[in-house]
Order: sequence, then structure tokens, then C-alpha cells
Amino acid sequence: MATELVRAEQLTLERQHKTVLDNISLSLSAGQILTLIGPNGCGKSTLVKVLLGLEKVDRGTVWRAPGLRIGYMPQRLQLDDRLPLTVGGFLALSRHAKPGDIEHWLERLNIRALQQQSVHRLSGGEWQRVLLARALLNRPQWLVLDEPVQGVDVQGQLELYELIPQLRDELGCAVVMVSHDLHLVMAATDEVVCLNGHVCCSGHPDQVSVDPAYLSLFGRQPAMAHYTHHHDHAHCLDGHVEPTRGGSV
Ligand SMILES: Nc1ncnc2c1ncn2[C@@H]1O[C@H](COP(=O)(O)OP(=O)(O)OP(=O)(O)O)[C@@H](O)[C@H]1O
Repeated sequence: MATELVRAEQLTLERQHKTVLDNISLSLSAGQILTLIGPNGCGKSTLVKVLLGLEKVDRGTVWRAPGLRIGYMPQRLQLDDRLPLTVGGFLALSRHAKPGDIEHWLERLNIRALQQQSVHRLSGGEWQRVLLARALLNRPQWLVLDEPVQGVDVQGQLELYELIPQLRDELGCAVVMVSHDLHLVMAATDEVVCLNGHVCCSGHPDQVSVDPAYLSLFGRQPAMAHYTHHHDHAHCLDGHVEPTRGGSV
């Protein structure tokens, strides 16, 4: 049986007379990818912060495996745009940055060409990859991604969601991610927890996508085929095309 890394029991949190989290329990094991899904304001980011120990609950408990290495990609990270800062410089600010690791993750996420570029001149998709690189610097055992595809076009979203199980396999880590679109993450996740303050339903993505509680929140969406193909080259950021090892991207 896989080792349990995080366990939350009966979490309840109120803010300004509103119940943001209502009696939520969940468990996360090594190697598992768990996706939190739900409408705006349903408590996804709050739950993530509670699981990470960044917010306190009114009732309930969170247990994390002692010494767990965590990589966190927050939903928002505001940088002062008067601060001159390159991507490499930004990553070097992380206390986990070790020589070679920054280059390794920039290369792995296909953004090596951005190392000397100003962080203020990145596209939404590039910035998300830089934030992901930052979360990977300490080779986390638990990777937490709060809306990792924000500001990314649909093709970029599919690529990022393909990357997440690969990273899980490479690092052997567990992943918790927040998403708005079940159909886009279906292939990349083992378990879905559908939130609306409380847990509306949870389970394998195929089960959740037909659960009446999920359908009453999101309606019946046209099923999106998850298209994959083998590709023998990569399109680099500077525009040139490069053959790839193993023949797939
Ligand atoms: N400190 C706070 N004080 C008051 N209300 C708060 C506080 N933190 C969160 N909330 C409220 O709790 C609810 C859940 O917020 P949260 O950011 O967790 O939602 P979310 O599901 O991540 O939303 P989104 O999909 O829009 O990012 C919202 O209605 C928010 O306004």
C-alpha cells in the first residue's frame, strides 16, 4: 500500500459568517494525483492553504508526514514591476536553489531560453512554467499546484497537464492541483474531489464526471476527447525545430 503523506479530517473554516470549508476530509498517498475542482469561490485555494498549514481551521485536523518536502505553486504571485529581475535571478531567490538545479528544471520545462529574460516580460504561459520550475527546485515529495494553467492557451494547458504525470513519475511525488475544467485534467488525475464548500462528490474522474452532484454544479459538458500523438520534434521558444529523443513530446 502506498505511504500516506497528508490526511485531513473534518475541516471546517468560517470567514465573516460564511462557511468556506464544511466538514472536509481527504487523504493523499505517495504517487497519487488529486485534483480539486469546483466553481469560483467554492473554497479550493483555501483548502490548499489549510492543507499546507498556511491557514488555520476552526475545527478539524491536518496531518502531514514529518519532514515532507513540499513544492507549492500559488495561484497568484505579485512581483514589484520596478524590481529588475531575470527568470534565473528570480529562481535563485528560492532557498532551495542549488547550482545546476535551476538549469535542470528550465531545461526540463522547455524554458531554458528564458533564463536571462526579465520576469516582467513573460507571457502568461511562460510565467506559469517559471512558477512550476520554482516549485520543483527542492525535488518535492508533494507538489501543490493552484490553478497551474491560468493564462495558458488550450494547447499549452494540454501540454502542462501531460507534463504533470511525467513529473510525478520522475520525482515519485504526490500532486494536489486545483482546476476548473474536469475534462482537461481527466487524463492527468487519479482522483477528483468536487468542492462547493463541502465535498459534493469524489472519486475517479470517470465516476465524478457523471455524478449527479457534479452535473448539478457544472451541467453536462460536451465530452472533450483527450488527443495525444507521437511527435518526433519540439518547437523551441526561439522558433527553431529540434528532433527529440524517444520520439514523443
Ligand atoms: N480571509 C478571508 N476573509 C473573508 N472571506 C474569505 C477569506 N478567504 C477566503 N474567503 C472567501 O472564501 C471563499 C472561498 O475562497 P477561495 O479563494 O478558497 O475560492 P476558490 O474556490 O479558490 O475560488 P477561485 O476558483 O475563484 O479561485 C470565497 O467566497 C472568498 O471570498
